Parts: sequence; structure tokens; C-alpha cells
Amino acid sequence: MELFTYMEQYDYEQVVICQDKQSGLKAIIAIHDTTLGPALGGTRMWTYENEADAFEDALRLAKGMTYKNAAAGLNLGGGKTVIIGDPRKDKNEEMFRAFGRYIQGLNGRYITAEDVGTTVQDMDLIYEETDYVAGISPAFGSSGNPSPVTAYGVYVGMKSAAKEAFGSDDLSGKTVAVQGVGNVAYHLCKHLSEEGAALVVTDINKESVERAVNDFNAKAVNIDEIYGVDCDIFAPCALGGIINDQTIPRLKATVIAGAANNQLKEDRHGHLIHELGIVYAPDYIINAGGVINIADELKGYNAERALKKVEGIYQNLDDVFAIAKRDQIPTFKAADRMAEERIERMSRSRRQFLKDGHHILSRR
Ligand SMILES: NC(=O)C1=CN([C@@H]2O[C@H](COP(=O)(O)OP(=O)(O)OC[C@H]3O[C@@H](n4cnc5c(N)ncnc54)[C@H](O)[C@@H]3O)[C@@H](O)[C@H]2O)C=CC1
Ligand SMILES: CC(C)CC(=O)C(=O)O
Repeated sequence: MELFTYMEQYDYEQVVICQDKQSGLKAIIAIHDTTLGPALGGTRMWTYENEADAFEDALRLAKGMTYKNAAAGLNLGGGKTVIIGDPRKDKNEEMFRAFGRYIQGLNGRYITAEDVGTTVQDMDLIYEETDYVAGISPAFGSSGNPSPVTAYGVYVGMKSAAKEAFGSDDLSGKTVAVQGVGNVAYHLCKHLSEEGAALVVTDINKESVERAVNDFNAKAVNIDEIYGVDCDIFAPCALGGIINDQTIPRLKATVIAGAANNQLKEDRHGHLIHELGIVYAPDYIINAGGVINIADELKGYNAERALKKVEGIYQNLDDVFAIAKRDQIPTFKAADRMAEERIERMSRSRRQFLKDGHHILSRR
């Protein structure tokens, strides 16, 4: 990847490369766009095949956060961090403290939180060094782990997508194939099971599968079988790029609605599933619950208020489906349109009225 070419193509503001030999920290902080406010997005810790993959992931995820935050009505820009390493083996206190100091050095341009491979405990270590971290322990007045709230948002969003596809948002009797039953999907499965949906699950982690089988009577399938499951709804809840040339021909689902970021490998895959008549709930609209919850900390966290806002994901998806129909475009394009229009509108109003609209985390 030619970094500057890529940054210019999608108009990224900044990429910060952090290296700390003592702790083994190798992190990439990507800030895509801060038109609406400071960039907020989680920190992912993952073992990448090579550095180029890590850069690409950080950059794509950061851009996704710009769109997610804009479409969710938040006054926040988009950013994301990738830490290269195995979250089961390579973490240590110094690493997250060092990372916290890098974030502090950005002076509020970027606020971090959890993503795949990081936990509330990791955020607490970052908090030792900087205020610009959310999703820390509730004992600090924070919102804690965002995953259950993300799951609730995906659940209400799935109901909106079901209404679009089947004419009713009732999920009882529907079969949902869930790829990856980690932090978010476990809670999603709970909501679905309580409503009477049948679950088919897979995960590379055997214990996670067993937990879903035991707790929700889910049927387990092998990793690769999940795409071909005879189901109503496919819920990608692991990593990105899973809607691609290899998987699309195998899908039997009428709806795709899940938590994973960057589900479409490329834009053309969004067009392909649209042509096949699959109702796609755009990833960054349906999985915005976590960031909506975390963003509430900027006002002094109130769980009830945050949850109410998360329920707005249902209406937001209704709006996306309506724009898609009105403009005869796939839903992922309709979501982009919604986000871009808000950024454009707000940037004009910002120039006129707002000198410094940034929030202060220390209010929490
Ligand atoms: N945690 C949150 O609040 C939010 C998470 N997301 C996205 O949702 C997705 C899931 O996030 P979490 O549940 O927090 O992560 P997690 O790491 O707890 O769960 C992901 C699960 O997917 C499994 N997995 C990985 N590769 C797989 C594969 N090829 N096939 C099957 N399973 C596989 C993992 O073993 C793990 O159990 C990620 O894409 C994340 O970026 C998006 C918004 C907020
Ligand atoms: C705070 C996180 C839940 C935000 C994020 O990184 C995401 O929504 O992917």
C-alpha cells in the first residue's frame, strides 16, 4: 500500500505510528476526519500477517468510524487504533500505559475505547495516562464494556431489517446464523433466544461455541459452513471482509445484519447482494450502539439516556431503507449518503457558529 496515496484517496487527516521497545507496543492510530468533533473509535489488538494488513485495517476502521459517528448523530469524528500483537500473550501494563501517553500527546484529537482484543482493564491502564479514553470501569463513572449495548443495538436494528424483508419485525421462529460468538454476539444471541429465534453459531474459539450451545440451545456448525446455513438472517459478528466473491454465492439468508465492522470486502459486493435482493443492514449503522453508549460519557454518563438513543438505530435503519428505495441505490450507499450529508451540513454550520465544540471527558 502506498500510504500517502491511500490517505489522499479517502482524505485521511493523520496517521500516528507508535513504537515502544520496552513494552513491545506497535500501534497505528488512524484519524480519518474530525469535522464533527474529536475522533472516537476503539483500539483493536490482533495478530496481522504483515504490517500492510495492519495499516489497512486501521485506516478502513477509522473511516468507518467517521461514517458511524456521523450517521448516529454524534458530534464526533472517526478514528481507530490497531495494536499489532496477540491479545492472549503480548499484553502488559507498560504497553497500555505507553499507548496512553501517545494518546495524551494528541491532546484530545483522538479518544479511544475497546474493540476486538482489548478490555475494560486495558482501558483502565490507558486512563492512568490520559483522560481521552472511554469505556473504562464504571467505578470511575464510565459506561464500562460497550459490547452488551452494541448487541442491543444490533438486535433492534435486526428487527428493522426483518420488517423490511419479511413485513414484520417479529424475530420469533426466524433462524439466525451467527458468525463469531464473542463479546457482542453472546449478548445478541441472548436477545434473539429470548424472542424465540433459532440460532446457528460458529467461532474459531471452541469455548465460545460451547457457551452459546449450552446457554441458548444454539446449533453449532464448522467455521466455513456458516455461510451456507439455511437461515433467514446471517449475522456476521467476527471480523470484516466476509461478504465477498467466495461467500456471496453460498448465502441463503434474506437478511444480513450483524455487528462486525467492514463486512463488505469491496463496495462492489454491496452492489452484488443488492442485486440478489438481500436486505443488508449497513454495518456501521446497525453496530453503532457501543459508540453511542460511550459517547454519552462526554455529557456525564446516563445509562437510560444512552439506551434510548441506541434504540434510535431502528429508525435510522428504516431511514436508510427508505433512502435506498427512493434513490434506487443499495443500502450501503444510502448509509454513506446519510453520513456524508450530515458531515456536510454540520461543517457549514460549524464554520458559522462553533468555535470549539470539543467535549471534556473530565465532566464524567
Ligand atoms: N465490542 C463492541 O462494542 C463493538 C464491536 N464491533 C465489531 O463487532 C465485531 C465483534 O466484536 P467483539 O464481539 O467485541 O469481539 P470479540 O473478539 O469478543 O468477538 C469476535 C469473535 O469472533 C471470533 N472469530 C474471529 N475470527 C473468526 C472466524 N473467521 N470465524 C468465526 N469466528 C471468528 C473470535 O474467536 C471471537 O469469539 C468486530 O468486528 C468489532 O469490530 C463493532 C462495534 C462495537
Ligand atoms: C467504542 C467502540 C464501541 C467504538 C468502535 O470502535 C466501534 O464502534 O467499532
